[in-house]
Amino acid sequence: MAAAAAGLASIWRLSHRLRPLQVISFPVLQLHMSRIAMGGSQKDFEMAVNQVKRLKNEPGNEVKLKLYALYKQATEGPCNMPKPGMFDFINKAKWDSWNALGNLSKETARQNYVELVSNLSASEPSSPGKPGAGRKQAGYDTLVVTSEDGITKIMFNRPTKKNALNHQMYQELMAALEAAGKDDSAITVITGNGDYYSSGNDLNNFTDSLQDDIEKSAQNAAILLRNFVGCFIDFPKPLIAMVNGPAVGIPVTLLGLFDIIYASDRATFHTPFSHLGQSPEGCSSYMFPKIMGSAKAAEMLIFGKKITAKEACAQGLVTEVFPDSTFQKEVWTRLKVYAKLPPNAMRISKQLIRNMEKEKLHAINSEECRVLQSRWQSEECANAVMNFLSRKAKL
Ligand SMILES: CCCC/C=C\CC(=O)SCCNC(=O)CCNC(=O)[C@H](O)C(C)(C)COP(=O)(O)OP(=O)(O)OC[C@H]1O[C@@H](n2cnc3c(N)ncnc32)[C@H](O)[C@@H]1OP(=O)(O)O
Repeated sequence: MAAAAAGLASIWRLSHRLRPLQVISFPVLQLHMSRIAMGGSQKDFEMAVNQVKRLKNEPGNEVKLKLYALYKQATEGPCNMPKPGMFDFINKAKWDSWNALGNLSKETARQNYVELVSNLSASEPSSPGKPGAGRKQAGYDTLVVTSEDGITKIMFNRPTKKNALNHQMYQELMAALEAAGKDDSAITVITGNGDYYSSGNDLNNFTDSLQDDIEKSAQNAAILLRNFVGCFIDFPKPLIAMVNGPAVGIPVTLLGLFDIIYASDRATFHTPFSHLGQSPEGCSSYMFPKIMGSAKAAEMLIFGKKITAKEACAQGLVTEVFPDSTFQKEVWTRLKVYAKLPPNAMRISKQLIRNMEKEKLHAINSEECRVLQSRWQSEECANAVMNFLSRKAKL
């Protein structure tokens, strides 16, 4: 697993083992990018190679493989590596991608590389100054955090990745919760941007964070997860989830630690831990049976049954379901009314409900992380992750 996963992580690095970054001022860069769109000189190519390193949006494995292939074709010509064995699927994916370019000339490969980078740059988020950016709190790349009408809203903001939680998003969520717990808002709302609420842990975390020692990587991930879930256990104010679309994995399990969950009728709830060779987290091994009874919880947590918003509501996981067409309007109208209630009374009531069990929840969280730490080192987990990353499996 370590070798295979490290191989995946290295696609990106291997294909861009290049000269140090050139410093380009913004106007020069703009001028350059418009030239890039037109041609593919060696200079444009070198600048595109540098530009790739500055992309803010992670382009995804398919695009990375394409960039890798075009880079190799542009610098070395047609694929000259021996075909890797069928189980060496990382190198095989790279080989396939490069080999697929056949006899494409170096010049055309350079030009295609430059064009691809130009397109990727064009879809990058624009800088401050965008309409509405004034209300946005600074310091978050993977979230949009806003505060108004007594409500702090934390929105997952990686819509092209179905709001999968990468390491940066875990860190930013912890920071946003810490700040929201202390700000002057009365309630905090978490929701997702785009068609998904969130597709859960970003499976690239398994390769991106790999160090030489897989045991150490699993240990670090367990510490991160324990701290992350701990922020939800300790959150001092009413915490509301607005589940705007499908939710997979950790964003589902965490719902047991929220106070209210409103869902669009498009939302689904899926915890496919066995499929992924993993086990429950977010205190769901305790909260789900408590909320929905052990039989329904087992169907979700052991057998990975995906349930609809309506089913989740019938089982007590969701507070109320709204038609997708009126979801935003109806929920925000209601939340604005709630946010006007006396904030201290709400905070104290929440704490009365939660404090009885806080210690127990922290113990459950620790135990779930301990078990997961070992699951992440299992062959079952490695196979599931590699199957997703090599495009062989989706949930
Ligand atoms: C600190 C560690 C904590 C660990 C705890 C948590 C456990 C979990 O959360 S388990 C759940 C993990 N999630 C998954 O396994 C979901 C995997 N994703 C999918 O199966 C599908 O993407 C999904 C069914 C969600 C959506 O399918 P589609 O509608 O067909 O969309 P795409 O697959 O094309 O997705 C678009 C784009 O997003 C990337 N993506 C989506 N989800 C993830 C993810 N979880 N991790 C990484 N990347 C994800 C997907 O690869 C596509 O990317 P590009 O190909 O680059 O466009």
